Amino acid sequence: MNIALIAHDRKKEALIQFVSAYTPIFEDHILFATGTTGKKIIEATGLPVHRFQSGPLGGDQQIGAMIANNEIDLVIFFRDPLTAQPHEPDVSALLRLCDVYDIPLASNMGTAEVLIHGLERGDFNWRTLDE
Ligand SMILES: O=C(CO)COP(=O)(O)O
Repeated sequence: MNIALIAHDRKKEALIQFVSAYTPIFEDHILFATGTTGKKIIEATGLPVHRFQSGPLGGDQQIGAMIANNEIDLVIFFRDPLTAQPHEPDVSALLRLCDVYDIPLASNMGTAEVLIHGLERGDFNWRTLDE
């Protein structure tokens, strides 16, 4: 599966802890991330991560384009609901595309826990059915 990992600044530590805790699961998949999130995940876990631009510089849109091209199977995006983002339209567009294409999306740790166990169990294998 192709997995997108994104976190706003005040959520990055939580995402790093999450990815570190589930490294044995994530290492069986192909990881993509916005710029700074990806850099921090690589530093903390050593996992290979394809990095895009930083979010405010277009990274959310690049991941959105992958979703539109059916190239992302799962999105884990720890958003900061308490801080205004200069690129809020890009954030909304990315979330919208997840809904347009029925891509599983976790926007917080609680949902991410459910999704990661579902991923491990094969719950998302339907994503590969028409390949
Ligand atoms: O802003 C982001 C998502 O909207 C994340 O971008 P960075 O990973 O570059 O901090």
